[in-house]
Amino acid sequence: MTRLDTFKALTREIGGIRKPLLVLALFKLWNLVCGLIPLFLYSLLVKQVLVDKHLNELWPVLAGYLAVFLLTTIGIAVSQRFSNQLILKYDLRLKHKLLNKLLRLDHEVYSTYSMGDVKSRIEQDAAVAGKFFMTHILDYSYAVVYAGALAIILLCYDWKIALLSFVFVPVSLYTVNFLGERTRKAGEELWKLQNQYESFLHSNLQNWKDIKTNNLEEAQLAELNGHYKKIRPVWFRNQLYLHLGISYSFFTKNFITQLFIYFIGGIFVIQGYSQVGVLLVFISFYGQFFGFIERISNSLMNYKNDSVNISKVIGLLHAEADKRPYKRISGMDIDVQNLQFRYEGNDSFALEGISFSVSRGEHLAITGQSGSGKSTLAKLLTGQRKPQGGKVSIGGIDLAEVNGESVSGKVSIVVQEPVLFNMTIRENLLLAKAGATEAELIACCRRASIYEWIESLEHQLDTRIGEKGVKLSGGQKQRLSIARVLLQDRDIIIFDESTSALDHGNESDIITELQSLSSGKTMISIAHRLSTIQGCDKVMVLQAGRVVAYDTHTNLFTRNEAYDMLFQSQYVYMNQAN
Ligand SMILES: Nc1ncnc2c1ncn2[C@@H]1O[C@H](COP(=O)(O)OP(=O)(O)OP(=O)(O)O)[C@@H](O)[C@H]1O
Repeated sequence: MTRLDTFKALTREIGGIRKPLLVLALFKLWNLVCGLIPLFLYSLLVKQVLVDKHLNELWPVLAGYLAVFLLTTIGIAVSQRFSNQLILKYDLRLKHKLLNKLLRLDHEVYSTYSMGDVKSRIEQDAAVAGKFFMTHILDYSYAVVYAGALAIILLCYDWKIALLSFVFVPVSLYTVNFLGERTRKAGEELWKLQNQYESFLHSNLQNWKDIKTNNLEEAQLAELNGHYKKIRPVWFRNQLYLHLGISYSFFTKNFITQLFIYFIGGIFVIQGYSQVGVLLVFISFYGQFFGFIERISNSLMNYKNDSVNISKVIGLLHAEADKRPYKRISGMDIDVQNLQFRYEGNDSFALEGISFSVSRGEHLAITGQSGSGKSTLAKLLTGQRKPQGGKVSIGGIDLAEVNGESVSGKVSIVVQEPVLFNMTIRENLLLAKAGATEAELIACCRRASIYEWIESLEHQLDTRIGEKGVKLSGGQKQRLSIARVLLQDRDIIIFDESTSALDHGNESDIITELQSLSSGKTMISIAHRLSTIQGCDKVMVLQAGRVVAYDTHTNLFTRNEAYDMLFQSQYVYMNQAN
């Protein structure tokens, strides 16, 4: 992507940057003018004072230097403050935009990203893209304009030496561009490897406890070494090309061009085509000129390297959003017709020919052996996945035709391992309903059989629960997430193994509470436990992605052999317990 394309893409996505950039460009122009004046003062100093010995011109020259110094300092200080403010504002805006985009992505698009990929785009890549406007637009343009102004001055001073010395400019830029392309290619490879490493690190930190309990420390360290072994040579290659390019432009500036000027300039002076004073001033101007050519070269190198990260940010900003319309779903009946679903890359269907319906006030239980497709069905019912065949409708609206927010506004799901945040119990609950009153919070906690425990805590609802609710037991997490869903009060609630970690007593309290709810709602419980299922209106049994039984619990229990087998051991246990 060229600089201009990148500029257009970033400004299109994050507005309001063009005007402040223009102000900063004016400051740069100020600095440019302040930077050119000393060159004329220097030329006066050499020609008038040193060569022609007009000592009385020394004082105006010194006063001029002082004034330029003051003006430059003011210009730099003000523009620095302004640019720092702008960088911070832009950086935050970019991150906000990226996170907003990520959170609103379609489930299926999001599942194509790895954790390391997503993390890099929001952190490292966004930081690189954040400095794009300052370094790759303003600083670069400043160097180009300054170098152009100096080239004109050099031509005016001595066009013969100037034209000869300009030969080095395209040679230098071509070589740097060549090395820059190699830096970019190595950078692309490095980015992929670093993301794999980031994903590894993320899952390592997330599963810290399991790694220790299962004595996997050595295996994890070996994997870390594996990542380093892959990253190291690519990183060296990337840095080698980058620094080769930077060193090359430094070498060209400081040795080849200067020696050339001394050599050619010396010959010109000896032959009488030029004078010593003119040559001295020319060399000083030329030093500055090639200093800016060096800055342009370095910028070319760095842009090639940074373009890897910037393109990833732009890629995410342009990622396909869920373009389906938002529709308010008013009905509460679920209707599933001949559903077919296969995960990408899998040969067999996870769900095949599934048809059923659940009306308002009904509570359907879905059961079946592990891997039979229960959670996959829950994903389709909540619009997280789209079927390859058939359809899921709620209130007569096909979920494939509306966006994710239409469905999440209608359906809540409680999962086996709920997502809780490192905040207080109250704050976790308020995520479901921002303005909920104290009485509402307490009522929902009571219905989820967790209020008694909350009351026993020193800070009660204001107790912090640790990262991912680490200070809670599995059952407490499940009850808290049920309380949150009850507070959210959606019309349709799906419980996916959401009471699996509870003891019999707590589970039956919650189930009684849920049964009392079901008259005004549509509910689906996915469960292995007979105790969860037997109070539901109907039970659907899945086997290898197909419905093998669909009836009331009593009918199935007396007439269906497969169903009987599935629960025989639990039934014996429950009878004993009773
Ligand atoms: N993200 C995925 N990618 C590919 N295959 C998947 C994915 N998730 C599940 N599957 C496969 O789909 C099938 C159904 O899985 P699903 O999680 O729906 O089963 P389940 O009945 O909920 O199992 P369990 O009771 O163990 O939770 C399984 O064969 C599983 O391997």
